[in-house]
Amino acid sequence: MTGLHVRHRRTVALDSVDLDLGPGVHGLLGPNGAGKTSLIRVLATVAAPNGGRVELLGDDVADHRRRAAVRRRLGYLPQEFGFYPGFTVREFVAYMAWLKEMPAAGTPAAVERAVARVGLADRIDTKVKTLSGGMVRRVGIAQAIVNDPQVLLLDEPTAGLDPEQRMEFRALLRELGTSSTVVVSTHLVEDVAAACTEVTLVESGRIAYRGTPASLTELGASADGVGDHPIERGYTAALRAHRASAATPEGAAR
Ligand SMILES: Nc1ncnc2c1ncn2[C@@H]1O[C@H](COP(=O)(O)OP(=O)(O)OP(=O)(O)O)[C@@H](O)[C@H]1O
Repeated sequence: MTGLHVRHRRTVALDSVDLDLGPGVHGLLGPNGAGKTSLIRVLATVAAPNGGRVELLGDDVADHRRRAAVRRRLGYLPQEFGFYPGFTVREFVAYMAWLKEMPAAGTPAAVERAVARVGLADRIDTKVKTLSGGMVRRVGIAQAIVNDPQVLLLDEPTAGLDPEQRMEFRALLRELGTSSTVVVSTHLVEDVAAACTEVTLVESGRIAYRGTPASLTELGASADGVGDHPIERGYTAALRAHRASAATPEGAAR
């Protein structure tokens, strides 16, 4: 994406963002209100930017025919998602597969595979409304991966997952990142250290830092960040450096 600009009424959520994301697992970090959800929603083609250009899988998503083709190859887990209360896990994931225009013949097997990958095979015929919050989140991940997407966008996927599930989910992310471009927004810096190949830190609608989890950890060791873990210290150090540079006249003009 180039020159991406997103506004919500008078609030600037993203300000001239340029970002190029290739295969791998990209962790999107940043404080509350930084612009992470706004960025993911534009990438998921559920929100149109106010300015700039977004190309996904080689297609400009401003063109509605291209957008429809791209959507079949996308997986998206929104921060909050709705479901019909009477649906079982199988029915819900199959319904999402149908919305993504997956070939009907392959859908039942794809649904079972996606549900198994999130560890819910034994709950596949349970009604979604009777599941715990963490399990509903896993159903959300299952619907996002049911079409084996080439671009997978996950907005806070680990919120509500128990520690064991989070570890299993990290393994799933690493596996998915070998063949797809995965973008994960999270507040859990440890998830980024464990599962991501790259980190993008967003602050006040701008990119504050890009690098690998290892480079962010190194920054934490050499700079004056606060935090219990080296990567958390890197996160706070990168944020502070960005805020200090934005406070200079040259930084404010960028
Ligand atoms: N629908 C909306 N109407 C008005 N302002 C909005 C709306 N959605 C987002 N914003 C504002 O846009 C900015 C970016 O919000 P966004 O949700 O993208 O941040 P975020 O990084 O995902 O935050 P969080 O970590 O809290 O989920 C914030 O200032 C937010 O208040």
